[in-house]
Amino acid sequence: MTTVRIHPAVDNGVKPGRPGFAGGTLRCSCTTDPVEVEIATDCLHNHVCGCTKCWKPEGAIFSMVSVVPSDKVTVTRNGHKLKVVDPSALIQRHACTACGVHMHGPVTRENHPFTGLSFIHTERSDEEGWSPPTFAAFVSSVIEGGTRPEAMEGIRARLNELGLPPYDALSPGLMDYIATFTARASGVLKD
Ligand SMILES: N[C@@H](CCC(=O)N[C@@H](CS)C(=O)NCC(=O)O)C(=O)O
Ligand SMILES: [Zn+2]
Ligand SMILES: [Zn+2]
Repeated sequence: MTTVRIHPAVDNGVKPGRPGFAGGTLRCSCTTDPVEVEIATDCLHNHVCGCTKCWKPEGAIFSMVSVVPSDKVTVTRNGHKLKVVDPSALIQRHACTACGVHMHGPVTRENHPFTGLSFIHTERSDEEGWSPPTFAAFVSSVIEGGTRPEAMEGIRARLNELGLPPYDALSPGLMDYIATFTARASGVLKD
């Protein structure tokens, strides 16, 4: 049986991060005038995502996507090539109009638990030491991207084997964080 391929960054095992890692430069895949984005910090949490909206390298079923505070993100080269994929989406995914790679995705919506955070793909950087993915989000969504439903059992088994517990939304910790924000906003939770 062939091994299920998830994403090139994890298919040979999830590499540990480097303590004290302080960020790096993301580069799109254009051979001329690549877009560059400097990230002045390690990512806060990294995961693989099966949704249809997150950018994936050729052949990958999952995206690898992480978040950083937006004030640590600076577009340093060829920012004129960037365009927001879907201005109505929560994550304002800025993609290179020439090669399609998503370079950064800030959340700017008012009163949202993720406001002030930006989604990035650390694999676009040559630096090693980024915090590794720790779970798999929106796993069932890979079916919407064209994966056969019969493949799901094998995909979930492989994710568990890699130490990336599969969830069909975000991880329980992040879902609790979002619900806590919502409960405070509505006044149900008072502290
Ligand atoms: N089943 C949908 C799920 C899309 C979705 O909700 N994606 C999550 C994970 S990235 C999200 O937070 N999306 C917000 C956005 O796309 O702005 C799909 O695959 O398109
Ligand atoms: Zn490009
Ligand atoms: Zn996603």
